[in-house]
Amino acid sequence: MNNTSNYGVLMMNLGTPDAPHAPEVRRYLREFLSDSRVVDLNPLLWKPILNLIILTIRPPKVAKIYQQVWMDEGSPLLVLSQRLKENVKTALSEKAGHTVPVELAMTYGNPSVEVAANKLREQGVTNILVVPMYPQFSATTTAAAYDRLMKSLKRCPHWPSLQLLHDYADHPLYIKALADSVRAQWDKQGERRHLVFSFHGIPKRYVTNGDPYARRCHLTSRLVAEELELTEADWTHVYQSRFGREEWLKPYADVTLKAMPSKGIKSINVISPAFSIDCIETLEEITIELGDEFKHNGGEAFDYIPALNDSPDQVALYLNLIEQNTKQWQ
Ligand SMILES: C=CC1=C(C)c2cc3[nH]c(cc4nc(cc5[nH]c(cc1n2)c(C)c5CCC(=O)O)C(CCC(=O)O)=C4C)c(C)c3C=C
Ligand SMILES: [Fe+2]
Ligand SMILES: [Fe+2]
Repeated sequence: MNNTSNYGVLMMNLGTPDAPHAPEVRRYLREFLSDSRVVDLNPLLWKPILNLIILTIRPPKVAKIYQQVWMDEGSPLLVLSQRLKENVKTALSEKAGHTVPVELAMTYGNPSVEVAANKLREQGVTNILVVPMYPQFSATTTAAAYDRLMKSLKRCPHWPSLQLLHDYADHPLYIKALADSVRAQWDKQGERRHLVFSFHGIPKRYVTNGDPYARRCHLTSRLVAEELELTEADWTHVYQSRFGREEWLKPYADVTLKAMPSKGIKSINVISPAFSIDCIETLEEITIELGDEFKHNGGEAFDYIPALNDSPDQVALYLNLIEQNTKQWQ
């Protein structure tokens, strides 16, 4: 790497409310759920449902959930994404021998793509690698991040050169990092347990229409299971976070976990590889909701294995992804 390289990195994650209160949650959900990549229903049908029902009922309920997991510095998704971004920037700059600009942007809410892209430009960046923080590509997340970036450049006269990272569902460092996090949990517990891979779901119809997400999720589960030398009986692949009435990807996490104790599986670990960063979905929906449901149905031991977050393994993975995808600029 030389000192004249003028590339920078834009890490993108989903976004989260600015505060754990109903007005901020409503603002966030309005922006998120108005994106046709996320909910593709006819706007004439969807807008009244969204405005009159969902944005009335959901924000106060969801705000209470955010309050349960909120950190001193803010929403876990934002705080932990920022920590990862800082660690990646430090590691990348140390290796390069000069500062490599790295910024974080959210598809919905703050920090906005405009603010992050301006910061990169102010640091002299003309070539940007965009790193969506989603290990498995989905049009609902990765493509939505790209859409948001393109929208921010709509009136920009001085376009940067762009490289868009697709996903890293089968990257060897990602698979090894996940497997090592399972091994660390087993060492801590003093026992190996049945391993549940729980992924954020999407409507089944999106996959039928060509979204590669389910295929990419299955690949991740299979490779981690292989790395851990698990037999078919040792692990289960499920989808959580169902929203709305239509069919989502199956098997559903809640249905599957409730039935496990009666089939003799009473001790489990849950890992959620679609989340690079812990958030409301892992810290509350999995750890609290699913954990309680499992135990109320005869489960005895339930422990969630944290996301890779800002761990050294995740930093090494992102460093490798960045180095592999910026070779043309060095
Ligand atoms: C309504 C449809 C939704 C689709 C499709 C969807 C896909 C999807 N989402 C993530 C990652 C995250 N989702 C998060 C929260 C969240 N997701 C939805 C809905 C859909 N997601 C809602 C309504 C919410 C908000 C919470 C709620 O009201 O229940 C989060 C956490 C955000 C946080 O602040 O902590 C993440 C991360 C993926 C990876 C994905 C498809 C691949
Ligand atoms: Fe989601
Ligand atoms: Fe959820």
